[in-house]
Amino acid sequence: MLLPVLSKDTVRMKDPEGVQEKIRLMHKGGQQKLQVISDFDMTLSRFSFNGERCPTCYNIIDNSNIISDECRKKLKGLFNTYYPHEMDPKKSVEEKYPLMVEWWSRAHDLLYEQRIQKDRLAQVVKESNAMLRNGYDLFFNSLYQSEIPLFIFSAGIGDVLEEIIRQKGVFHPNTKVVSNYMDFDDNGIMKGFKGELIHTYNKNSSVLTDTEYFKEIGHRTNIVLLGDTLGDLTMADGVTTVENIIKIGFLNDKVDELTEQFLQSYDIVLVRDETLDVVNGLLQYVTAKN
Ligand SMILES: Nc1ccn([C@@H]2O[C@H](COP(=O)(O)O)[C@@H](O)[C@H]2O)c(=O)n1
Repeated sequence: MLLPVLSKDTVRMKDPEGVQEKIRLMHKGGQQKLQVISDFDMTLSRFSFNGERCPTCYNIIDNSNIISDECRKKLKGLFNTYYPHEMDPKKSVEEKYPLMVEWWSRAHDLLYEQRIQKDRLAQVVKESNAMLRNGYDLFFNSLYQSEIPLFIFSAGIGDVLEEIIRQKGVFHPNTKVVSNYMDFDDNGIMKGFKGELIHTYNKNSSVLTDTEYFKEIGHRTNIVLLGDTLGDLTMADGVTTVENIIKIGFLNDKVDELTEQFLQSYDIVLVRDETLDVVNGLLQYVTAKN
């Protein structure tokens, strides 16, 4: 085994030899050819801690005092209605897609009515239970030190996720985020969301407006992709040339029902693993000098 960390009991692979070969080729390419593309909620952030679910970017706002109790109740109602559809192993992406548009649009309309103040977001994040996966500091810091670009493609809220990463002291210049960003008026009051809505199942080139980014790093043809849903599998669509791609999927919820689909789609599946150990082990091996 090239990577001892792949023996961890949370690791599942459909084709371990194929994965070893991809790792070998990526190691050969080294850090110059590598880029990382990652989802945020429940991938870089934790799914649970001490048996309790950790919040998504949206939940951080839902749980905060910058929205009214009535709005909170409605947003939680939306979560309870639509999250089971998002994760439903029996529904196709085509069936889920319109439901996700409905969920995000209804949540955005509710948030818009709350006249959220930009300058209160930092405090909301500070008071939240947001947690990054164990090993996040090594992940962000070593990518930065090795000058490897990190592209975070999130259907969460960009302002919130940036604030989480910033407050942890690991938001470095090698990180580019594409997400739903709040739009504020001249008085710092939220007046909607910018650009095209990003939800779980349209994380592909259809919502990537800044195509320059992938052109500029076009020589980085080896990709490590990190996700937690089947919707995250298309996040590398914008990459011009792909030589090798290793897809790592965090399987947090509905483990029994989703294991087979995850194994068919992700090279490495991490079952209820709240750490970035495997990702860090892989990155360290790939970037180690030949
Ligand atoms: N109103 C909403 C809408 C979505 N969510 C969850 O946020 C996750 C955001 O997506 P990532 O791309 O960062 O994984 C998504 O999976 C939804 O479950 C929410 O909590 N509230």
